[in-house]
Amino acid sequence: MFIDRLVQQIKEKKSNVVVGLDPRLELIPRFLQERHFQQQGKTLKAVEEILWDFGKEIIDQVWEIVPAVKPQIAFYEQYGIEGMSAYRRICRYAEQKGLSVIGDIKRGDIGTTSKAYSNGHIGSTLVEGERIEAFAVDAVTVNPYLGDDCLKEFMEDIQEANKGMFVLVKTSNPSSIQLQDLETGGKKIYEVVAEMVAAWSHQALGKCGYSSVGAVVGATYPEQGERLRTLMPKTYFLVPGYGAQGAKAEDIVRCFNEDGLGAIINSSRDIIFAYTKKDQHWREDQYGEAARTAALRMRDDINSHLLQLGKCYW
Ligand SMILES: O=C(O)c1cc(=O)[nH]c(=O)n1[C@@H]1O[C@H](COP(=O)(O)O)[C@@H](O)[C@H]1O
Repeated sequence: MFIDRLVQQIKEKKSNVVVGLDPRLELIPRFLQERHFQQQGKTLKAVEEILWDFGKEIIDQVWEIVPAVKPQIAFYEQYGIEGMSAYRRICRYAEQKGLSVIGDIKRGDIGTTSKAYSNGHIGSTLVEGERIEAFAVDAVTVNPYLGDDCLKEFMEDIQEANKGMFVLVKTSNPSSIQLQDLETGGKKIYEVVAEMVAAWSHQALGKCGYSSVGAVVGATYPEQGERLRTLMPKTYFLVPGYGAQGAKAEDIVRCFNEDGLGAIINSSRDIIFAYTKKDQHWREDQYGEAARTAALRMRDDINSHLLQLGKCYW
């Protein structure tokens, strides 16, 4: 199952870090941009090659030290078909390197439409009697706002194709309180969603004891993270917000269980664009090395905080 593969990678690499692949053209080293713009003009095809070169180098630098990557589809989709082609190439390359690939697509719709999302992103699509994989990453992020029938459509591919999903429960952004923290029947909305996710989680339990149905829990709300940990004990958390959004290791350790497992922590900008940090004096052509160093620092930071709490798995 997806979750067993992920937990095995976490244990082997002794790392709970997910590298978020969120490329921003303006932050990609100039020499790399110029190489492709000179060859192919100011075209989306040139952008595809820039996104590919950049992402491949990041993956080459981090695949041995992290269990997973999380490409955020919007950063590719904004460049149209060529951007989506770069997304697919990056996802496939990461998979070849043995990484778990979490497609951050944040989809969710009425049942039939959700099924199409699931087919395209974690399952396969029927073409003239044959099933063809379009993106087929290991797991995706799902928006639960439309309710149970939306999640149900992803379950088939989770159970039959051994894939996974992370359902948005409490997001890291400042406005997440606006709707997610509203009270209904004595509970916050995010608690209601957590109960729904916990129920689905029980239908996709792996040998490791955790489920291939996970939850997105923002690192920027540590108290809520702790509460959610108790509401969804078997659910793996995907925790964004460390680094650029201000959350620290002491915040995210609350999302882990006593066994030292239960959460993977994402950082995007702070890792892939670490070379731009003024105090670190990297050259532009060292952007990959800078990303590796940042991912190692993050791994060690999290592990030492877990160790202090006696929560470190290894
Ligand atoms: O689903 C997500 O990954 C996600 C959920 C959430 O609540 N907050 C959040 O920041 N994210 C994503 O996590 C990444 C965070 O990026 P950085 O802030 O650069 O580390 C982005 O790709 C966001 O889209």
